[in-house]
Amino acid sequence: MRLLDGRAMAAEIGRGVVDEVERLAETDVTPTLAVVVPSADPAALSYVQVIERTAGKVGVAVQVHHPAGGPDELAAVLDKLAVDRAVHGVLVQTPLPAGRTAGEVGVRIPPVKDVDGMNPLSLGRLALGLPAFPSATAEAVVEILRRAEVPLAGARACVIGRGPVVGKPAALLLLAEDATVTVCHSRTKDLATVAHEADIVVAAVGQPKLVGAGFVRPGATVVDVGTNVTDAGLVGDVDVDAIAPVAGALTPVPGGVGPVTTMLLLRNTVLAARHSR
Ligand SMILES: Nc1nc(=O)c2c([nH]1)NC[C@@H]1CN(c3ccc(C(=O)N[C@@H](CCC(=O)O)C(=O)O)cc3)C=[N+]21
Repeated sequence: MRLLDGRAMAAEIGRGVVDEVERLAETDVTPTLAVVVPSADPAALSYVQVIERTAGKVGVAVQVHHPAGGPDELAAVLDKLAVDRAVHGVLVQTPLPAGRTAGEVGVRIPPVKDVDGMNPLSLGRLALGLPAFPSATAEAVVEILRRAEVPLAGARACVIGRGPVVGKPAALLLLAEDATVTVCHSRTKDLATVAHEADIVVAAVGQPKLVGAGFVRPGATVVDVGTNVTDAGLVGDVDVDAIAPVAGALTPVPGGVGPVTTMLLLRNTVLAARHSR
């Protein structure tokens, strides 16, 4: 089984990001990302640290906002960021406060600053093949497959998970690459059988070891998007020992989708900064 090295891919993407940041510096613009964290979720807090560390390396400025308490505070923070000319990109991390949907929150992020694709307009444009920022995670899934030269046109792709940040946009991006896409979720019958049909399995559920040997057709590529914080550290949704003898390739956790996601988020922020001029 081939391990797809997300850290190496992120480093390569990062070189292009640094070049762009230097070009913007000549016009006195520092690309700036606002990260809004409306929860104390461990995966969200770990992402904040990863973003700050990586942004520091490529020269993107980061502000972190922890809106207190209720949904009104979240809305107030977002409405300020929407009109703040010093802020080029806005990311609202899931999980959202109870009762809030990604759509309701996303409408408060202007599409030009929507570097993680949460505005319904961004997702709709993606569905129609119009230019828009996709979620960085969904973009990372396809970017990794492209860089690993996994054929996409005509390939059968099974996306497990239908959330607004990963499953849905990843399915749209794979469809745009002419894959035959099946989207599975908690109500899917015979999940393992459906996944076993696929050439590419994308796991975005949040359940350690969900994807076992029965899910993987021999030689298939498995993209593990899970970021589960456990006593054993960060683990994905894939039972690596079980699928290792069967799969053709796997993105490991850590070191797979995560680093590419972070770098694409920063690349989107730099693009947003460039377009703001
Ligand atoms: N709107 C939204 N978009 C997100 O993309 C989003 C979110 N909400 N909510 C929280 C989760 C979590 N998440 C991670 C991304 C990268 C790493 C990452 O790069 N992890 C490193 C390891 C870091 C370490 O070891 O501490 C790796 O996988 O190699 C982790 C977690 C994005 N999320």
